[in-house]
Amino acid sequence: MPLTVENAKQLIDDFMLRDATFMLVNYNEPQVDKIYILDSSFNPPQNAHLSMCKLVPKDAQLLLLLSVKNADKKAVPASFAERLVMMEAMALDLQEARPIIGLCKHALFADKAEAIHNSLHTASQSYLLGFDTLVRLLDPKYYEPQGIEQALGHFFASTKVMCVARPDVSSGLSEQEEYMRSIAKGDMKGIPAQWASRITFATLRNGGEGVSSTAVRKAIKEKNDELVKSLVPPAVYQVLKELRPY
Ligand SMILES: Nc1ncnc2c1ncn2[C@@H]1O[C@H](COP(=O)(O)OP(=O)(O)OP(=O)(O)O)[C@@H](O)[C@H]1O
Ligand SMILES: NC(=O)c1ccc[n+]([C@@H]2O[C@H](COP(=O)(O)O)[C@@H](O)[C@H]2O)c1
Repeated sequence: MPLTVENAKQLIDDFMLRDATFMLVNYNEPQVDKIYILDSSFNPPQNAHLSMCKLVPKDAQLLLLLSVKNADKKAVPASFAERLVMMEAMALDLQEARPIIGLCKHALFADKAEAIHNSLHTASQSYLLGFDTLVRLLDPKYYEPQGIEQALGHFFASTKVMCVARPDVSSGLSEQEEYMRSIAKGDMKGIPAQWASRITFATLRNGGEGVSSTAVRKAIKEKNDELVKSLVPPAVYQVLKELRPY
């Protein structure tokens, strides 16, 4: 049965009261021990998120992870309950990847990976990250005073990253490819070159390039309905029409 905003809110309220930092919210058990995780604020889910999920290999299961605590951003509309309903709508287009949906209270990927491992005991986790987020994963500022090598050593020993190009005004595709090469050459201070073997670099093949949730929120604010429709999966568009969360 699809989630309603009311039961999604109940699930989130229960999760917030619990000590657990990760929880699955839907009824499917994880079916395979290889999961690909798209962690996001889903504010709202948009076409690049959908395309990233379509990169998940056939033998893996997809976990859509709603981050209720962000490393950089404050919570702004929509409510987490509305976002869960929109995530479930996006998952309708991803049935091949047998999607499961979860909530996480950790802001940093290393902590998310540990909490998921402790809960699901999956043998292999891979994170789908846009290029901007890979840069932030590897930004030493998040790991003071411990230092990045120590803070992410276990993460890169046990977890993989599929990085998706996200060319923008400040960095084009060739610069992003160069960044990947510089990790492999050991040219990035504090980043062990062997971490490169845990990171693959991909481009979006199913549309969504250049789309952001910010652009969707802006189009909604400007009442540019045709633009909104072109930026989000059809089932998410329906939920946006029904719930009007922005
Ligand atoms: N157009 C895109 N190309 C590649 N990666 C993307 C794209 N949009 C989002 N991502 C990646 O998806 C993940 C979740 O993204 P996030 O929820 O921050 O979306 P966003 O569109 O950047 O959100 P917002 O605009 O609200 O900041 C991040 O790893 C982000 O880098
Ligand atoms: N160093 C890190 O692990 C790190 C840095 C920045 C963002 N994040 C996480 O990445 C996810 C996506 O972040 P944004 O919504 O800010 O793009 C969030 O869960 C956020 O907390 C992790």
